[in-house]
Amino acid sequence: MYSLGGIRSLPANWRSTTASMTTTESVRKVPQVLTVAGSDSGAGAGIQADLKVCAARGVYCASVITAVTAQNTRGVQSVHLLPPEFVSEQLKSVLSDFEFDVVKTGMLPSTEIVEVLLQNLSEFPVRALVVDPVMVSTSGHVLAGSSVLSIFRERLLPIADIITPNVKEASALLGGVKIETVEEMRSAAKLLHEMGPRFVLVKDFKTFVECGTLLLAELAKGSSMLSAVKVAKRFVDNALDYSKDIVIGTGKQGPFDHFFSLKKDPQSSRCSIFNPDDLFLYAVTDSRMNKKWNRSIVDAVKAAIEGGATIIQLREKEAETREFLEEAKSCVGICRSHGVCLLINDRIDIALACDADGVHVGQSDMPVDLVRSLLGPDKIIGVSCKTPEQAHQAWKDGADYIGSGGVFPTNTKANNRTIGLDGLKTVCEASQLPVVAIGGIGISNAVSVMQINTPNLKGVAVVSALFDQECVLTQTKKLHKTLEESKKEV
Ligand SMILES: Cc1ncc(COP(=O)(O)OP(=O)(O)O)c(N)n1
Ligand SMILES: Cc1nc(C(=O)O)sc1CCOP(=O)(O)O
Ligand SMILES: [Mg+2]
Repeated sequence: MYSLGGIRSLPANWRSTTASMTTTESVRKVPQVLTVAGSDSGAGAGIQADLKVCAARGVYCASVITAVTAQNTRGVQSVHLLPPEFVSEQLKSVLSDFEFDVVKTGMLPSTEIVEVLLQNLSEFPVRALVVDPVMVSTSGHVLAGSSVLSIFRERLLPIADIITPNVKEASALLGGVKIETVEEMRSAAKLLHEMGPRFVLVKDFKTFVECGTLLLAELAKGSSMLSAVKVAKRFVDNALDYSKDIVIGTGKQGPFDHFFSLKKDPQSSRCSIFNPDDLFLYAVTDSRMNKKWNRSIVDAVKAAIEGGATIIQLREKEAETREFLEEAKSCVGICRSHGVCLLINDRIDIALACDADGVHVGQSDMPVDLVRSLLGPDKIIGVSCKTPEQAHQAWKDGADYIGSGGVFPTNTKANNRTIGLDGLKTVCEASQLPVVAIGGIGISNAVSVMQINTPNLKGVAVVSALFDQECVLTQTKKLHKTLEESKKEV
């Protein structure tokens, strides 16, 4: 949950001053961040988590330690505060040397430590400040007492670009107000926003652990605040999902695996990076429609993402290979910066050449097992299925999801057999893979599709209802809203 506004944009020509180059070679741009936080001996939170997340997201992370905790998966056993003078020495050391894109604060356990932080930030102004007002550990241990509340409210929050309190911390900052419902979280965010930070993200305990760290890494790479929040949420969801079966420690607070995306899924020897919920609003582009409305593929993709599309497929049946490749590369960049997956229809060569996140193939395209061997374990593969048998084969061949339709008659694909809502339901019930419905779906009938209400049906894939339209942004927003409302009804 966040309030709206814009983060200071970083200068386009910034570069690391630490890399000293004596030749005319170009200097490689490495996003750099600083975390000012406590050490967690269990390595699930604090400095250790920040270092791991930044490494996983390709960002250089320096660290200033404010406190050392004896902590494991069962809880926090003891806390040792570092002398404020020594925290100050660490801050001066790194702030005088590096050019940080973003500084994030975590555990600031005493007023004196907050004072030295503020003093150093005034001497070495930073480009963006993320404040995670850590006060209570996930296990419930108090990490910063109420003595820090007034300096947080009066001096730290007003200079933050974003603050990311959990519900307990938000409540403490607001003098103990009750925050239990989403509506109460929204009101709390608004009240905290009035204290001066440019954005407020109030986290619940389940879905937004580690969010502040992740924002740090994405903002350092130049993402907008909203994109950074979306990427953070996707990363956390995937990491939690990956970590649910692994055992670390004996307590309830098993740390999640920050390096999940580098690991193999033992079930399938593939990386488990695909999130089936991404199929919710699947925008499939069409070259004829883009031409008709005189827009580029890139503009079509940008508008769809802005409108709320959760995954994109480039289905450009008539595009010239070279031109298509260049456009696909641009689209990959746009999609990555928004944390949205991009798939290519039919063209495995284009998908490989532009490093897309995956492909969608049909029953008469290249067989899925061969596609898998060409693309490797990490890429997403979708396959069109009209029957339970095809769905079963898709699963055996290593696909990640199936597209099932045509649910309704369509003009977009010639001679396409319509399977209807009953056919869709039959495929969904038989499928071992998540399903996205396709064919003739738009704002007027999307609810009837989602109402078949089988757990495997994750969303709708749409071409003409988004792209054979004057304004892709408006239509995508409308469809997104319709789908969100249908979720509540189901
Ligand atoms: C999400 C999704 N589902 C089905 C299709 C159709 O793929 P295919 O059967 O290969 O037909 P073409 O799109 O290639 O004409 C799809 N593209 N996307
Ligand atoms: C590309 C495609 N595949 C289908 C299938 O049934 O597998 S139907 C279809 C066209 C979907 O376009 P629209 O949203 O404009 O109806
Ligand atoms: Mg195809």
